[in-house]
Amino acid sequence: MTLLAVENLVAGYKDKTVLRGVSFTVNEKEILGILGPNGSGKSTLVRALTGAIPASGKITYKEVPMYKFSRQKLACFMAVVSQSPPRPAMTVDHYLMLGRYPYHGVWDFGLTMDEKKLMRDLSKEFGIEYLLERKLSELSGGEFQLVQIVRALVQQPELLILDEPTAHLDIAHQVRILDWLERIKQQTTVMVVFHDMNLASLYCDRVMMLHEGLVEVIGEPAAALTYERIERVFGVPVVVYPSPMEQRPHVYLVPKRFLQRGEE
Ligand SMILES: Nc1ncnc2c1ncn2[C@@H]1O[C@H](COP(=O)(O)OP(=O)(O)OP(=O)(O)O)[C@@H](O)[C@H]1O
Repeated sequence: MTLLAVENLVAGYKDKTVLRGVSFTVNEKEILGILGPNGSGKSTLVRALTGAIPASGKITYKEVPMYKFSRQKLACFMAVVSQSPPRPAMTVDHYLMLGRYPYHGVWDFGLTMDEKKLMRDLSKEFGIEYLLERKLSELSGGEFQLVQIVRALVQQPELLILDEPTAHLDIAHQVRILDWLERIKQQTTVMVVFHDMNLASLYCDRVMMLHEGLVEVIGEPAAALTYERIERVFGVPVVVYPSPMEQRPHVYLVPKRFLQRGEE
């Protein structure tokens, strides 16, 4: 079933249109990877979907136009981990508590026992318990990234949108996060921006590649991640082989020294 449907989305900034008519759907219980070169519009898409920048076109959630949801209602079903968000002057545990804010009124912000347990369990699962009393300003890039992901999961959204969630993480944390996303996708549909096509290939049910503000392709990794398409969109030579893991495509870069004269 379609959870989110986007039709002819046009969005950008004051004097620059970035997304030039983007249409796609996100299906329930899938991990949809968003790929594309620098500047192709991936973060702009995340911003447009969350209402952070104005956009034209049609976005519906379970067939209801997005504009009909208040920000608080929206936050009950959608959580976002954006790239380099501000770090408010607060401790990690208070920041995590904000994840429950949409479920409480401004005047009622005591967490229930279940909510406290959820926070504790997720902090333990992602190995950030030792950070709970630290200030956000004192965390490393990777630690802050983990904290943001845990805060989004504390929100218990139906749709989780992550903009390069693994960018600052070592491989152990990358795998831990992505395995977790795979585990929760029955309850939480995931849309995630990747730079690493191989991670996207390994973990995504479908990938969507953006190119110059348009959808180049959307489909299963094996169909979407062909060497011809990657070479055309990214402008670099690559070799794509099925990996031993479920034959998913694995993209190898080809350093210049391997190219024959005339192929450069
Ligand atoms: N706040 C802004 N004001 C003006 N232009 C912007 C702003 N943010 C991004 N852009 C421009 O919009 C275009 C798309 O940027 P966007 O951040 O969406 O790309 P991206 O695909 O996420 O890139 P990257 O892979 O580098 O993160 C770029 O040309 C960028 O310079």
